[in-house]
Amino acid sequence: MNEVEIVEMDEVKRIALIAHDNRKQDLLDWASYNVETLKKHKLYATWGTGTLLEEKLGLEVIKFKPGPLGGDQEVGSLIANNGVDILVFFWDPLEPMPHDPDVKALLRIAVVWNVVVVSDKATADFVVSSPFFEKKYPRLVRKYEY
Ligand SMILES: O=C(CO)COP(=O)(O)O
Repeated sequence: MNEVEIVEMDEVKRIALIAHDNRKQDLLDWASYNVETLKKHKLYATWGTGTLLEEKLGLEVIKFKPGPLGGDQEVGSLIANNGVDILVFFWDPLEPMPHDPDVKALLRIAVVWNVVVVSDKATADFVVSSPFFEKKYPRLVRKYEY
C-alpha cells in the first residue's frame, strides 16, 4: 500500500477556473448561476477566463497569464504547491490547441495531487451541490518519495 497523507481542504475552497474560447460561455453560464456561492471562495483563473468572470459577473479573481502564454502552467505550479482544491477546467474536446501539451500537463498534475477536477457542467453541478463544497474535507494525497 502506498503511504498517504491528509491534506485538509478548508470551508473556503481555492478554485481555479479556466475555459477554452469555445467553452467560455458554458463556464460563464454556470458561474453566473452559482455566483453567490462562488463569491464565498478564493478564485484563480487564467487571464481571458478571469477577465470575463470579473467583467461579466463582478467576481474577485486572482489572474494568471493567458492559458497559451503560460497561464495553464502557472495554475499547475499552484496545484503542485498545494494552492488549489478544485480545478474547473472547461477544455475544448473538439479543437486542437497550440498549447495542448500544457493542457495535458495541467490535467495530469491535478490528478497527481488528487485535486477535484471538473471539465463539464454536469460534473460542475454535482461538485457545487456536494456537502463538501462548503465544509472541510480530508483530501488524501499519496506520499511521494523525493
Ligand atoms: O487557453 C486556455 C486554457 O488552456 C484559457 O486561457 P484564457 O483563460 O487566458 O483564455
